[in-house]
Amino acid sequence: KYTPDKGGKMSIKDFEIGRPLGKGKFGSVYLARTKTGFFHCAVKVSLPTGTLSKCALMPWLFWDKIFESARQMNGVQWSALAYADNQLSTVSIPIFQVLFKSQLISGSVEHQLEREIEIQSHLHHPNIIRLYTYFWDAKKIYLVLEYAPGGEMYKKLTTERRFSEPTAGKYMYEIADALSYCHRKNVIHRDIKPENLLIGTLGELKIGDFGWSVHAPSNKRQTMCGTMDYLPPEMVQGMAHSDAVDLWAIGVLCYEFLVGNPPFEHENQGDTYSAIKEAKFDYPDYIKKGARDLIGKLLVIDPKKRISLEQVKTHYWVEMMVETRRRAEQREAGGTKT
Ligand SMILES: CC(=O)NC[C@@H]1CCN(c2c(Cl)cnc3[nH]c(-c4cn(C)nc4C)nc23)C1
Repeated sequence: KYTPDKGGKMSIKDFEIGRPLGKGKFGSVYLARTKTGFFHCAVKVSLPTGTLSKCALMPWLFWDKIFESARQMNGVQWSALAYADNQLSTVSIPIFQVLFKSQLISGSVEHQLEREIEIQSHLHHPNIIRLYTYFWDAKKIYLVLEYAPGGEMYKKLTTERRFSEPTAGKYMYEIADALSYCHRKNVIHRDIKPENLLIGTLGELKIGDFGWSVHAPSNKRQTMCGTMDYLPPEMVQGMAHSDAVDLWAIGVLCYEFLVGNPPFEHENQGDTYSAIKEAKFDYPDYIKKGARDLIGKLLVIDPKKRISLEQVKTHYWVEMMVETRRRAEQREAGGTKT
């Protein structure tokens, strides 16, 4: 827990609330910025390629420490912004998820929130949105989260209809890396879908919402709200499930990234249900061999027969697409970046 030098508890009064960014699992999410010097979060990194990088929320660090760590990062120019309010606004900084305690009184949501805070606050990975801290007042609970300037993945997918193979392949590498980090900490996410993913400063995927994660193994029957599309056979049949549910989900995610809609989507839930149970789906003609091979090894009914996250990261199609993306980004950076 964080105690500012004035010895009080951090509170909403330490922040200025900016525009609403959307709805989180339990409440609304706002862009925010600190009012005073408590949070040294106004460090803007302008990388040689001129891309803005995210601002890290560094609680009560002193400027020289920030500069010191900056200087150690070779090849990166750091332009630390002074604290004058007028400058803070140019820096993307932490945001909140505001929760009303009244909404939490019903036990289950409260436990879910406690679990989310407990889990997400201990996960430190570049493809997972950081939960920096939280505090509460008489009526509300506030989560201070990392801000992802790239916005929400489902909006990008809706706008672009579907992603290119290099984009989808790179996202698959990133989410497999993030989930293998979670699984090593015995956390299964259980709700991987575009709506729960965000995009960081450098276009990287970030898992945004741990409202449904649990410590494995779990046979908690959760009242499902929202789409069934991402649920694996073992969950739709209410069986005990393991971290392999996240493997199935990234198979569905890869398909949706490349096609624009999930593989088991049907008019009525009954058809979706049986298609999932039988892992019955087909590919549009334009989906190539490499992608079919990866998806086919994840959308497997028997959870034990799905390939592992490490095998996803080293899959020949993923490796090929990550390399293609890297070369394209290098060409872009090399040329005159507009
Ligand atoms: C994945 C998830 O939890 N989504 C629901 C919440 C809505 C905004 N949330 C954000 C969270 Cl939790 C973190 N960073 C964000 N950045 C944005 C955003 C940026 N632009 C340009 N547009 C938006 C929107 N939103 C967030 C999370």
